[in-house]
Amino acid sequence: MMRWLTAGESHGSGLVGIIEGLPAGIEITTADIQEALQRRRLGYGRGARMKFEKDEVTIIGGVRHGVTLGSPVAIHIANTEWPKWEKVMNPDPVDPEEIEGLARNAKLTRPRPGHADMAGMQKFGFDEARPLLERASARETATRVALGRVAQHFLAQLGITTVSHTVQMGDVAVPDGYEFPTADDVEALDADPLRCIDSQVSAKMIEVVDATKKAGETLGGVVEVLVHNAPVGLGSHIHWDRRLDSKLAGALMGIQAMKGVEIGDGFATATRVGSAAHDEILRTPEGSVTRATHRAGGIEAGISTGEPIRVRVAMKPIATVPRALQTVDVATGQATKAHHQRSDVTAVPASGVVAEAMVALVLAEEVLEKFGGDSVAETKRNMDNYRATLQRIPEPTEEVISDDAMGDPL
Ligand SMILES: Cc1cc2nc3c(=O)[nH]c(=O)nc-3n(C[C@H](O)[C@H](O)[C@H](O)COP(=O)(O)O)c2cc1C
Ligand SMILES: C=C(O[C@@H]1CC(C(=O)O)=C[C@@H](OP(=O)(O)O)[C@H]1O)C(=O)O
Repeated sequence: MMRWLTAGESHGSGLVGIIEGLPAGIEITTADIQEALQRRRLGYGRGARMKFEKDEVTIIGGVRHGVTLGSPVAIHIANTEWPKWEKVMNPDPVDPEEIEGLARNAKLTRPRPGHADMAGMQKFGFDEARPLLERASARETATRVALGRVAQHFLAQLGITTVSHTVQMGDVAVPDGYEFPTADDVEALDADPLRCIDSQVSAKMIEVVDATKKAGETLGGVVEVLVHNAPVGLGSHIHWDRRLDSKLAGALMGIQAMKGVEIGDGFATATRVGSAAHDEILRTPEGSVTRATHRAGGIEAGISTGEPIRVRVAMKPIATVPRALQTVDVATGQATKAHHQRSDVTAVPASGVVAEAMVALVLAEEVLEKFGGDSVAETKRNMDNYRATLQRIPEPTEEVISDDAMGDPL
């Protein structure tokens, strides 16, 4: 069993992630994780904080000389903004006089629609939003990306790769029919401000982000994650909570601001007739199975089919809208505008990197569930052996089989 946890507040001293149950032998360094975090900070439309704050990574345990030991991997990411927040967010009691009058200590009593402020205050019994937004903040996704990078390296050592890209920003979308990006496209995608495979669409997306910012508005969009070379047989139909699609949907919906998940063609398949919705099965000359199309997103009955796994997740617009929304001041009861200091206009490109990490974490867990292994070499041996012994489709026979043979039993 593989499991992982994160802790830490947005303006706390730092974030911590622990992943347990990964095998020994995964190649990973501090620089690798730093690089993964850098990818998450990029993307057109992010706010001021991304420019001045740095992610300072320390691997606390589980790795020696660039290789995992099989023990829990613990990663600390320091918030370099901490000195500014040290008093306001101190875990220990502070002298109230020390923080009195500090703007960042002001009580946030004007909850933002769309963030954790209102429901959180009511649920946890706080009289202002600070204690809620600190943990609801997507700053926490830095930890997921750090842990996800370890999972990605594990998968990559098994030949399984993940890639993400932006397919929609507001109402600007990449037209259907594009070639699925692969690991070879990651560098080019990361170099694009929108993480979009189509430079013309990317330019249009930039225009829409600029116009949105000018209007004091915020924007959502859709990102897609692809997994290449995953073996057939991850996940299972036998129970709802073993289905790969269910696990991926849960993991993606677990990212802040995500409001919808599609597996493969998702909602579009609901508008099609059956013959235009499924992926017809073909025999390759080598006797393995392939598909005529990729509509199902590489998953049938909760089981990976061996085709590329493709999932999408839709992000709502950022809740901290500069042209602030209507709310009530919970201290005075008066109708007012929600609090706003700074925020991202959109974080869709960064969310692709987070979604990729979540998918990698789910896939790593599924690989270990199926193939086990205390070392990467053992997992690989088990997986290679399974792949080699997968049922072959025999050479087509000359025998004529009537269609009736496929019908219902009499
Ligand atoms: C990468 C990323 C960056 C985000 N940046 C902001 C932001 O700057 N301001 C904001 O109000 N919400 C931002 N959000 C969204 C909030 O974290 C999210 O709306 C909030 O946690 C409420 O959760 P919910 O949207 O899932 O209901 C961001 C989300 C992600 C994934
Ligand atoms: C700090 C990060 O994202 C933050 C996520 C976030 C939110 O409400 O989710 C709000 C913003 O923080 P602040 O309110 O301090 O400006 C973002 O900058 C990050 O991704 O590292």
